[in-house]
Amino acid sequence: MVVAAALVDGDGRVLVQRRPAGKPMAGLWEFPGGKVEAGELPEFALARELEEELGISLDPGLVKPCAFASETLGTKHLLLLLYTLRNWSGTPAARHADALQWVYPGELHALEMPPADVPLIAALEKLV
Ligand SMILES: Nc1nc2c([nH]c(=O)n2[C@@H]2O[C@H](COP(=O)(O)OP(=O)(O)OP(=O)(O)O)[C@@H](O)[C@H]2O)c(=O)[nH]1
Repeated sequence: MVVAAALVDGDGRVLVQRRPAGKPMAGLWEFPGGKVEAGELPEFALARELEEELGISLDPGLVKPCAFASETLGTKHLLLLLYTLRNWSGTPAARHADALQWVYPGELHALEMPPADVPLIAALEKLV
């Protein structure tokens, strides 16, 4: 199970990051996040991942469920839970990704993203 967040800024743009060389799906744009560890609540896993990947802090109670994807990837099955987040502390910085960008949800269609993310774009367009 993977949790990810669309950080939403005051203009209604969302943050995406580019997976670095050496990782599976390198070069694709994704929402910051990562795997939920055993015994961890999803919202707390998301707060941990966003601190590690972007250097921001957040209240896990303030993330809002947005959409999910369920997708088989080779021998594994991915359950991807996407949340939105509008309040956090700190300025996001790319600590794991090789680039960050803020885009309007409609602009996500033009980016190369992992297959599980593509159906989530429409949900974001409605919510943001
Ligand atoms: N964070 C994130 N992962 C995604 C997205 N879409 C998607 O298919 N994934 C997949 O979900 C998995 C997340 O793994 P990850 O490698 O980013 O997570 P992690 O930081 O916990 O892993 P690691 O410590 O093993 O490197 C990968 O297989 C990744 O390709 C997305 O939008 N955001």
